[in-house]
Amino acid sequence: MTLIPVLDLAEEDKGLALKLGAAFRDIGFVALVNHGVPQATIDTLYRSAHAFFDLPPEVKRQVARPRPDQNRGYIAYGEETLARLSGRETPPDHKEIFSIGPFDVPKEPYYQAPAAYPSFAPNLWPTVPPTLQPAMRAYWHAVTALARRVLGISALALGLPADYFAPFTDRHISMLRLICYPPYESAPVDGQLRAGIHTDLNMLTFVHADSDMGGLEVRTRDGTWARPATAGAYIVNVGDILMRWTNDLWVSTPHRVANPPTGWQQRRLSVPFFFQANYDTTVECLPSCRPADRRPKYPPISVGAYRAERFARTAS
Ligand SMILES: O=C(O)CCC(=O)C(=O)O
Ligand SMILES: [Fe+2]
Repeated sequence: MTLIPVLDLAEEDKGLALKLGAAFRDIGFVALVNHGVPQATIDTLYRSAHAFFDLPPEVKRQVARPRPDQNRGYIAYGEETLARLSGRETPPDHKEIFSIGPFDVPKEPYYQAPAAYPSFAPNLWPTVPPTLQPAMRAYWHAVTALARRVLGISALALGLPADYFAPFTDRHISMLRLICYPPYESAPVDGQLRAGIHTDLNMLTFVHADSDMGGLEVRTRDGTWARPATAGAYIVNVGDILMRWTNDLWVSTPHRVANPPTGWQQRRLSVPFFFQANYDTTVECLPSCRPADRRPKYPPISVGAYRAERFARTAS
C-alpha cells in the first residue's frame, strides 16, 4: 500500500481532483510527477545552492536574516527549532537555510502599508555565487505556475470553480527556502533531528529534495512514519491555513526530517516553496465545507493576523 498517493499531472485536472481531494482528506500529502517544472531550472538551483552553502560562515552571514520575524536571508545552524511551533522544546534542527519572499513588487501602498509587514520585507541577495539570484527567481516563477495549477485542482476537489482561489492569491506572500542538512560531525544529541516534528503554517507546500537519505517523514493517522520518495517528484502538503479554510476537512499533517544513518557523509538539499495566500485574505470556512447543522469550527481571520498570532506564540 502506498501511503502517499502519487499523482500524474499529465492527466486531466477533473480526474486528478478526485484523487487529490481523497489524499488531502486522508493524509494531507501527495507526490506529483510530470509536474512541469523544467529539470534544468531545478538543477541550476541545486548547483547554486551547493555553491552558497559551501561558502565560509562569515561570508554567508553577510546576508544574515535581519530580524527574527523576517524570513529573509541566511539563517545559520542553531537558529531554528521547528518543534517549537507546536510547543515542544528540542535541540535545534540540524540545518542551515537561505530564504526569500516575493520580489519585484510594485511600489504601491498595498505592499508598503504596516499590515504588509513582514510579508514584503526586502530580500537579501548574496553576490556569491552570482548564479544564485537568477536561479531562485527562475525557480520561483516555475514553482508558482505549478502551485497555481494545483490550486485549481484543489478548488475542483472542494466542489468550487477552478479559479476560486485566484483573487485570494494574486498577491501571494509565499516563501522559497533553500535548506542544507549537513552531515553530522558527531552523533546527534538526544532529541535532535534534521528538522523537528511540525506542521506548516501556510496554505500548500511544494517540496523538492535531492536525496531521501535522512529525508522527509510523514506521520500517518495510526502514528507510524511514512517516507515519501521525493526523488524527482514534488511532495505537496496541506498547511494549517488551508486546513482551517476547509474546516478541518483537509489535514495539515505533522512531518519531520529524519537523521541519516550513522556515518552518512552527504548533505541533503531541499527547496521547499511555502505557498501562502494574500496577507489580507479572510480565511473563513469555504462554502462547500460548511457543516449543515453546525457552525464552522473557527471564526474568520486574515492570513496576516493568523501569522502574527502563531509567530507570537512561538517566538518567546
Ligand atoms: O526538507 C524537507 O524535506 C521538508 C522540510 C520541511 O518540512 C519544512 O521546512 O517545513
Ligand atoms: Fe514542513
